[in-house]
Amino acid sequence: MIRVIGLMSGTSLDGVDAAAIETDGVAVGAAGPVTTIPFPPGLRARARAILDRAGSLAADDPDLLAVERELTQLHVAAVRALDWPAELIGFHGQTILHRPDVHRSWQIGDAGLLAAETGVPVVHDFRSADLAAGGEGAPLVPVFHQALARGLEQPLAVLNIGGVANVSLIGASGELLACDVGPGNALLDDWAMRHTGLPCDRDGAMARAGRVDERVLERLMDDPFFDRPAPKSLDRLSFHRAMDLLAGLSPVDGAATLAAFTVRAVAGLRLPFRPCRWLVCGGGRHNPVLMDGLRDALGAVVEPVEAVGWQGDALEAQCFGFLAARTVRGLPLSFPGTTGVGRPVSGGRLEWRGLPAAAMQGVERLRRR
Ligand SMILES: Nc1ncnc2c1ncn2[C@@H]1O[C@H](COP(=O)(O)OP(=O)(O)OP(=O)(O)O)[C@@H](O)[C@H]1O
Ligand SMILES: CC(=O)N[C@H]1[C@@H]2OC[C@@H](O2)[C@@H](O)[C@@H]1O[C@H](C)C(=O)O
Repeated sequence: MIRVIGLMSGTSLDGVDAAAIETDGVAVGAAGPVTTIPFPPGLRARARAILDRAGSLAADDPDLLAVERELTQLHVAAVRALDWPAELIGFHGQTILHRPDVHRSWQIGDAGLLAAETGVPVVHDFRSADLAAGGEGAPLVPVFHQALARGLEQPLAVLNIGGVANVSLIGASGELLACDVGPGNALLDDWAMRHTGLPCDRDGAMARAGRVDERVLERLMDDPFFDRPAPKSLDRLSFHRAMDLLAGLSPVDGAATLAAFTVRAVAGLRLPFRPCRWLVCGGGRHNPVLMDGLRDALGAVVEPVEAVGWQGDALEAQCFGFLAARTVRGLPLSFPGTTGVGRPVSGGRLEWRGLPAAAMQGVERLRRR
């Protein structure tokens, strides 16, 4: 095993998560420290503006390059804050565009700068190889969920409720199926920001005070994404136009309806087998309206991943540490059942230009395995 730091800044644009783990890309060893460096409000707004116009942005757009540099420095700060002797870094970057229909997924972040500033080799660009091979480019986390779930009773579902929600289904005979599910917290966050100026509906307070508008909910669910078979993936802005359907609802009823939308998208999944339990990670597990709604709608055991000793806020960051180790070993990151790619494919690129040979010792050890 080697010591890897994983870095993830998700679609919620709330901060950079950093997590240390020991792994060889197959087994998951001891977890090290974790931290989150919140986006300064100015950066969050500028990153959001970039995301909103990513479809028409040139790669050398000055605003884009400035945001990319600032974001990378935030990742450097996150690595330094862990104060942990990493031998490898897995750097997801910030997704600003995800268009699998045109084989494109764009993560910004300067891996060369991160490697130079930290003195540690960096794996980045995790999604391109899958997209080039015909996959959705997401989700990539299922193989990590499966590695973590070794020894737990299966079949099992691991549901991530981040900005976007995604699920991994781990079968009792080693099957691994996955897809993006629906809106997660992103729409709720936008609604809360619009009506309260706060970044989220903390603890579901608004949603709990409101009533679900069934008519609007039905129209929200009337999106072709839900009829598509898995594997499939989403962009943060995928359901953005759906927000128009909420015009006329009070702030609390809108929040209740959006929370119900997230739940209904999960409950509407057509699953090939019934999981014995649902383990939930991502920020949405802190929202009791979502968790209670899932329990009611699924009629199943729904628990935060802490129930089995996992760290729900660090899981995606740990995942990109794990995937970085797989990249070094040339092991697959994605599979036909997870991204729809035709065959298992590896991915990620290693950046270590300018680093001394000694910095590559951990990577070389892993390669020899
Ligand atoms: N106490 C809470 N009450 C309600 N919502 C919460 C709470 N804590 C976190 N959240 C929600 O979780 C979100 C952050 O989740 P998370 O960090 O998993 O997202 P992400 O990693 O950016 O997303 P993704 O997995 O899509 O990349 C916040 O934007 C907020 O909506
Ligand atoms: C393109 C992109 O960044 N997608 C994210 C996003 O956030 C959740 C969901 O949408 C998932 O598809 C993915 O992240 C996780 C880590 C994944 O690839 O598994």
